[in-house]
Amino acid sequence: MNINISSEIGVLKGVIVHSPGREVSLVNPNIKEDLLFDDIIFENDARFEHIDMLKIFSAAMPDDGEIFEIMDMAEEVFQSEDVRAEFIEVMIKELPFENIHIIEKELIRLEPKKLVRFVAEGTLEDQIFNLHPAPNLLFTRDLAAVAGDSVILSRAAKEARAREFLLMRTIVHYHPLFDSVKKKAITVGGHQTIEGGDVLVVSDDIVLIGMSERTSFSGLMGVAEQLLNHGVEHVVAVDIPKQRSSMHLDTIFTFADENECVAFPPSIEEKENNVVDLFKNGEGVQCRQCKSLKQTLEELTGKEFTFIKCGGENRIDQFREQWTDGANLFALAPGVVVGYGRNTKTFEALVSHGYKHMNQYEFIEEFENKDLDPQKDRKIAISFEGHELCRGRGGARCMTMPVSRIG
Ligand SMILES: NC(=O)NCCC[C@H](N)C(=O)O
Repeated sequence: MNINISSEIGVLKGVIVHSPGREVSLVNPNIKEDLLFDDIIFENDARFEHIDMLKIFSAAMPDDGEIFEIMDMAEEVFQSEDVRAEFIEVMIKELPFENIHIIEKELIRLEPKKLVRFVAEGTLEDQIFNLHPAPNLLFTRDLAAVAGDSVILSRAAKEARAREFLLMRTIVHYHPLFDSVKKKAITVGGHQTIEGGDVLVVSDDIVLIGMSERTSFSGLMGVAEQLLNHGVEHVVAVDIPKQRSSMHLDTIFTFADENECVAFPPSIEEKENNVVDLFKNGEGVQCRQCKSLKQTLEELTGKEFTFIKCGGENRIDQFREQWTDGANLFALAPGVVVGYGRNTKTFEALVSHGYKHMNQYEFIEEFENKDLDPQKDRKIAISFEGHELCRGRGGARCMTMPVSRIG
């Protein structure tokens, strides 16, 4: 598969996901906040909801499209004893507060599948030694981001997610899927952080990066410089509130079509001077202060943009639906988006902008045995049920890490 993402909305061809497993059942209510969950979630229903979401993807994706499960990819790379040993060494070194060295010998002896389960669940059979589970593995989006034919390796801002990020790093380094891009992977170091939910690819030339609770200023600048050296012309830095409810740019802003986005008004349209355009000037990087995200996108692309309101016109609905990931839509093709059905006002807003609302069953029935035609089948907003998933504080975009899109 050709690793390439040239837009947020091109026809989806390859995507990495993780259907929630036992790790979510290991979240103890006393530490749920530390694990970045707002509630405990019921594993069985969460898994069914996730699998239902994947059925929508399969119906929409071309015949040669592929959905990759991150646990399977990890198991594949862990077939190599050297890779397993390196991963264990990296965990010990990079997560000193976890004291993993105590069980180094046991970890080395684990077969690949069990090592993957250790990463997700944090426990070893017959051992008292316990790490916290990694329930956020579900949100594969944040672990890395493909922009053009570059892959950005995230660096977690929160300890609770550090193990997942190391797993993705190993997958990118050793899984054949990433063979063409691994050598020029973009990384950050030291105390810099960047998470994939803050990276939105507008085109081959333009990438948006949120400066958020999770992506630091220096992480953003470090990645921007490398992207600009890899052929991107503009990195647009978007300063967003540093808070739990909108921890990444994609919790308040996503693309539905080439020039149509869903935005949470209080943090996007109603903000001014929160955007900086970064571009190359000779060997250095120059920056230009911009008035708003809409104006910047219009200037850089030469197209007019429509921002559809997450939650519609009513203030309370805007806040409620942003909290339940109304703005976190995931595009399967230009103008074909998927999101949680509970965000009814956001779906109404999409309908008022010409989208046809289909629920998951209607969409699957129509497209299961028929190819989605990106020229004809446009402006479809698909809803699915995600009442359990939503408690993890992420939506459809957060649960997907696309690696290949057509266009
Ligand atoms: N891109 C995203 O916004 N991802 C959602 C991450 C939710 C997860 N519970 C976290 O706080 O990291």
